[in-house]
This record gives sequence, structure tokens and C-alpha cells, in this order.
Amino acid sequence: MSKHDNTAAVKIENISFHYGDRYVLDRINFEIPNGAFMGIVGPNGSGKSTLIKCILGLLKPQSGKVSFFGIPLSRFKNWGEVGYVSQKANSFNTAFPATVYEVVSMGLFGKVGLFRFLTKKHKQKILEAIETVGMTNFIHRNIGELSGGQQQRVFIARALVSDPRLLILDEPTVGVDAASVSNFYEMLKSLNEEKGLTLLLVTHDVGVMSDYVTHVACLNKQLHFHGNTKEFKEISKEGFSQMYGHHVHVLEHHH
Ligand SMILES: Nc1ncnc2c1ncn2[C@@H]1O[C@H](COP(=O)(O)OP(=O)(O)OP(=O)(O)O)[C@@H](O)[C@H]1O
Repeated sequence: MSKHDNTAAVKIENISFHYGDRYVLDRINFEIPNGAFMGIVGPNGSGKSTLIKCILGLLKPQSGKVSFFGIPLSRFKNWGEVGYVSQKANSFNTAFPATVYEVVSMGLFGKVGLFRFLTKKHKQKILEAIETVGMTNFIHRNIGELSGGQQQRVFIARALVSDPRLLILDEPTVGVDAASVSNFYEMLKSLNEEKGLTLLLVTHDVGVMSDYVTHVACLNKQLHFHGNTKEFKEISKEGFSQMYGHHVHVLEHHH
């Protein structure tokens, strides 16, 4: 594969961020290994979105640094390698009259008006991305006529058309009904395992998520734990709650 194989996909070094005099992130250090599927969990207000914004360079931390594939954020230019699916509610007006095919094609150009310039190769990419997320049967359906989980799949396909090496997802299961959540994670897992895509997922959903990810980071202003899923599961539930606060409970899958 690529020459970056031993380099972390994302390296976060000593990141601190405060809004005014209010600390939201306190000296955060961790790496997302290339090829990992990492879940970041934390209660409301624990700084998850702020951390994602610092990673993407949308917010500038007061201290610390971020690098992608070994390149410092300040010099990183290959944004096509990094896909981002923000919280659904903020990302798209689903009343907008666009089909699945049209929404996914925006991942190539960002604009609907450029449809007529799509080459055969572009069209192939779009069809492939739609197939990867299992939405081929809905290709001409309007985005507004899909369920929350189906819409999220389409937004992921939109992020996949530019062939990213890393995909960052902020609360992708919000609005996805409980029965579809496992299917949704299953799809992410196969993107990770079969396509070798590195995934970073932010969620409240500790229980179900931990059955699919390879690594976990627990955030509550500070990083309370980071490691592989086996280590995460070995932490006793009580010990974990004490360490991390009462907001988060590790639930077994069948609950
Ligand atoms: N623009 C802002 N100005 C001031 N404070 C902010 C701003 N944005 C967020 N905060 C505060 O920073 C803290 C962390 O917010 P953040 O959105 O990063 O948390 P989160 O873990 O993503 O929360 P949630 O799970 O509820 O989305 C919260 O206390 C929030 O109120």
C-alpha cells in the first residue's frame, strides 16, 4: 500500500482549547493509527465537536498541534484525502429537491450546476460510492424521501467519491432508528476492513459503537482513556463510570 503505512493518520499533540476563560479541551494527546476505526465518546459538552473542529483546522487551538499522515496541519493541502460528514441536521437541507445521485455527485464538485461536465469516470465513481453504502436501489429517489439512516449513507457516499483515506463522522447515528444502527455500523466496519479506510467517529453511543470500532478515546475536557477496543472493554463498568463521570454507562449490546 502507501508509503505512509506506519505513520498515524491523525496525530494530536497537546491540544488545549478555551472559549474565553472557559477550558473545553485540556492537553489532549492521541494518535489515530492508519487503518483504525476509532470512536470518540463523551457526554454532552465534553468537547467532542470542538476537538473535531481543531483537527479539521476550523478552530485554532491556543496550544498544541495536529498532523495528517505525518504532515502538520498548517502545511497539509490534500483535503481530498479527508472526508467529513457533519451532524446531519447541520449538513444539508433535506427538503432540497435533489436525488441520491445528485447529492453524491456534489462530493466531486460541490455544486449542482456542474452536472453536465461529469465525465464517464466521474459517473463511475458516483455509482461506486452509492453501491458501497448500499443505496443503489434508491439512486433516483429524492433525498428528502429517505429515512435518517439512508440519508446518512448518502452523505457518506458523497464524502467517499473523492477517495478519502480518512473519514471523520460527527454523530452519524443521530436520527437513525435503533434497528438500523447496527446495520449502519456494519457498513462503516466493512469500509474500514475491506477498503482500508481510516475512520474517526464521534458519538454518545458507547455500547453499540464499541462492538464495531478498533480503538476508543473517551473525552471529557481531558482524555480519560484511549486504547484499543479490547483494553476499553476490560475496564470494569464501575471503574469506568468513576473515572469518566456518571453520564456515560457502558451498555451491553443486547440492552
Ligand atoms: N462558540 C462557543 N462559544 C462558547 N462556548 C462554546 C462554543 N461552542 C461550544 N461551547 C462550549 O464548549 C463546550 C464543549 O462544546 P462541544 O460542542 O465541543 O461539546 P460536544 O462534546 O460536542 O457536545 P455535544 O455532545 O452536546 O454535541 C460546551 O460547554 C459548550 O457550551
